[in-house]
Formats: sequence, C-alpha cells, structure tokens
Amino acid sequence: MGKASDAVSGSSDPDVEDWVRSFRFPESGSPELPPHHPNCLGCGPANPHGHRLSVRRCGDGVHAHHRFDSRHVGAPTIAHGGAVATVLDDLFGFLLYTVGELAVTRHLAIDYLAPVLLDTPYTLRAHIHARDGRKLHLRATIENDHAHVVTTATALFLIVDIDHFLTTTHQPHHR
Ligand SMILES: CCCCCCCCCCCC(=O)SCCNC(=O)CCNC(=O)[C@H](O)C(C)(C)COP(=O)(O)OP(=O)(O)OC[C@H]1O[C@@H](n2cnc3c(N)ncnc32)[C@H](O)[C@@H]1OP(=O)(O)O
Repeated sequence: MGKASDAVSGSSDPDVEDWVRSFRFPESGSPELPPHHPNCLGCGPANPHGHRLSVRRCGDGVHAHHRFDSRHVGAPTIAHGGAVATVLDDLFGFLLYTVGELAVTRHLAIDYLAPVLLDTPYTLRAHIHARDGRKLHLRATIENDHAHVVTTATALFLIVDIDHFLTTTHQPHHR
C-alpha cells in the first residue's frame, strides 16, 4: 500500500494524527476498498449511526450494494434525502482510492428521480467523469433491482494534501 502520510506536519490532535499516519492507499489490483476510517458516517464499521457502506472497485469506478433502514427514514417507508446524500458523498469518497490522491467534496448535486425505499436493495455506482488538474468531476447512480435509476448525482471533489486533515484552522472560503 502507498503511504499518504510521508509529509505529515504537526497536529494538535493525536487521534487525527494517528489516523492520518495509518492511512494507506490499497493496492491497485485489490477489489475491496477500506473504509475511510472506523467511525466514518458513510462506511465506518464502528459507527453505530453509520451506513457501513462496503465498496469495491468496478472497472475504473466503484460500486456498492446498499439497503437503507429505519434509522434513515424521511417520509414513512422512504429514505431521508440527506441520508441518500450521505451515502453518495461517501461513495464518491471511495474514488480517491482509484486516483491514489486525497480529495474532498467541494460541490455535490443530487437528482432524486424516484423514492429510495427502506429495506430495499440498491446498487450504487460512481466514476470519474473528468479530471482537470485538482478538480475531479464525478458521477454516480443509484439503481433498484429492476435496473431503474432512482437517483443520480454529480460532484466536484478537490484534491488536497495531507495537511488538509491536520489543519484545525480552516477559514471559510468566499467566492
Ligand atoms: C488521511 C486522508 C483520508 C481521506 C478521507 C476522505 C474521506 C472522504 C469522505 C467523503 C467526502 C466528504 O465528505 S469530504 C468532507 C466535506 N467537504 C469538505 O469538508 C471540504 C470543505 N471545503 C474545503 O476545505 C475547501 O473549499 C476545498 C479544499 C474543497 C477547496 O478549497 P480551495 O483549494 O481553496 O479551492 P477553491 O478555490 O474553493 O476551488 C478550487 C477550484 O474549483 C472551482 N470550483 C469551486 N466550486 C465549483 C463548482 N461548484 N463548480 C465548478 N468549479 C468550482 C473553483 O473555481 C477553483 O477553480 P480554479 O480557480 O482553481 O480553476
């Protein structure tokens, strides 16, 4: 595995620094992709409120099978749109393993084409549509068992260096 933390600068939070130091990119041939960290809301196995998303490489992109459950209810029987956004954002976050660079969400847009139902199997896919320097333009879909696409998403992720995760003094960005 490649190390993401060769140039770690000082951090005041030892837990964050430990996580950053232990972060590794998986081998390029490895289909299984590791969670971003144990408590990640999207994929962390130790987060009792999380989705525990399990994501694999698929060609140049990534895919996952997922069921939303009663913790994610919006309208009765339907997944909350924010829960769907969480999962898609996290799915996009797995594409960083395919580029071998650290990246974070700058912009996320979702089209909710049909309700995402609770306790129902879905297939999620994401890929890099285009790369322009630091900018990764990403696309994703959620599809039901009848191959109907119920949600589409696009995102702009920005490649960052390791210091992004160690800096506790980020300033708001004004466009
Ligand atoms: C150990 C590791 C584990 C890694 C673990 C990773 C976990 C992933 C988890 C899932 C993903 C997440 O939830 S990530 C968490 C949520 N996201 C965040 O917290 C990020 C918060 N935002 C930021 O920190 C910052 O805004 C950054 C770093 C994203 C970008 O800041 P910046 O470097 O100053 O860049 P900025 O000027 O804003 O924009 C860069 C370029 O993008 C363009 N741009 C900006 N918005 C748009 C837009 N909507 N459409 C088109 N283009 C846009 C700008 O014009 C500019 O173009 P040009 O002038 O350069 O041409």
